[in-house]
Amino acid sequence: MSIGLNGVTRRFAGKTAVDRVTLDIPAGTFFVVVGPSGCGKSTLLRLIAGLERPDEGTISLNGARVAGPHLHVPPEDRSVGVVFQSYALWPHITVEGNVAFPLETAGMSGKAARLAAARHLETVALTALAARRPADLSGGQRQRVALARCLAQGARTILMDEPLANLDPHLRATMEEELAAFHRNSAATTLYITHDQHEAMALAGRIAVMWDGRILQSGPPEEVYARPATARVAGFIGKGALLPVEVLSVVGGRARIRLGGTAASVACPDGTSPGPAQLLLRPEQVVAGDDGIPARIVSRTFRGNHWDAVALLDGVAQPVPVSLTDRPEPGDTLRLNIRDGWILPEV
Ligand SMILES: Nc1ncnc2c1ncn2[C@@H]1O[C@H](COP(=O)(O)OP(=O)(O)OP(=O)(O)O)[C@@H](O)[C@H]1O
Repeated sequence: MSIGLNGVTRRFAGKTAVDRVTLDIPAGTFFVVVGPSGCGKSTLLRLIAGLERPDEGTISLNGARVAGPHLHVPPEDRSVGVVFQSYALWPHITVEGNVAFPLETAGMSGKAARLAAARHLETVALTALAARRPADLSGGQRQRVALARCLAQGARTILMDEPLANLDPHLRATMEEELAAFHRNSAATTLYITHDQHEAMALAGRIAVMWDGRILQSGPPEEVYARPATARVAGFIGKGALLPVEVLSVVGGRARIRLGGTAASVACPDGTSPGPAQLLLRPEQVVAGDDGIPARIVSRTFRGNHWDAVALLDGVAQPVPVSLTDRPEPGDTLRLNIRDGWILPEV
């Protein structure tokens, strides 16, 4: 089921929580909205679920309008399932009962509801635990029961509000894989909100960066990472340094730039012209070599298969993050080459 938002705004007592948001989420997409605490993510989700009404704008599900001026389709008529941080399971009935119960209350016979519940529990790989009670499950398993219940309720769209926030880091990584597999199996359109950029990149088919009620940029995660539209997006997604540079010339989507005492070739958006600009350098775009810009290591952290280091390049005031394979020591000098980079569209 596709989700369409057009100019959606929601205000609370003078605070604009969601500010003219327009989004087009095709059916079957795993769409992640990422942004800092308080930027309006939960409100956006609640608007789509029907738990809030927009002050302005319209919301459509599968092309049919569900919210707009003088229109509010109630949550239970939207075929939208919501998975919150807290799982909202019934503690006194079994896993199977939790999934079957909504079907029975919707009029299905007990036997048919149990059969359907078994099918959905298989989708989330919980068949073996069907007879347990929620209290005897891990956080991740409870999360999966909540997902199975969404499926049982016929949700073709699933909204998830920071569902992994309460889990320990190891379980989070496992759950990320499971959520991806679940999405492949169910093909339900999924809107997932998180403040965690790593989680967002790991899960998203498409990603939207939200800030202060607005969507700053949306697109495939690779694109948002490699070609951020603004300094704010560049700073929120991934690591990197933003450096003032001089664009010397532009040919075929590449800019020749001067940084410190050397020149380099980097990617740039259409419309880039010679003059002052801002360069985004990701750690993997700066590599150690026999030649290149003289640099000095300021600090480093071991990451298992590489070192995250911070280096000062000759003639460049700002420190630059670098990814190194050999152990660097603070104070070491080396030479660094700029392999690539991205000129920001705005100055
Ligand atoms: N019912 C409400 N009444 C008043 N203000 C609200 C209400 N709901 C949200 N807000 C405000 O709207 C803004 C956005 O809140 P929202 O919960 O959507 O953000 P969020 O990005 O989901 O944050 P978090 O990640 O911390 O949950 C915040 O400033 C919040 O205080």
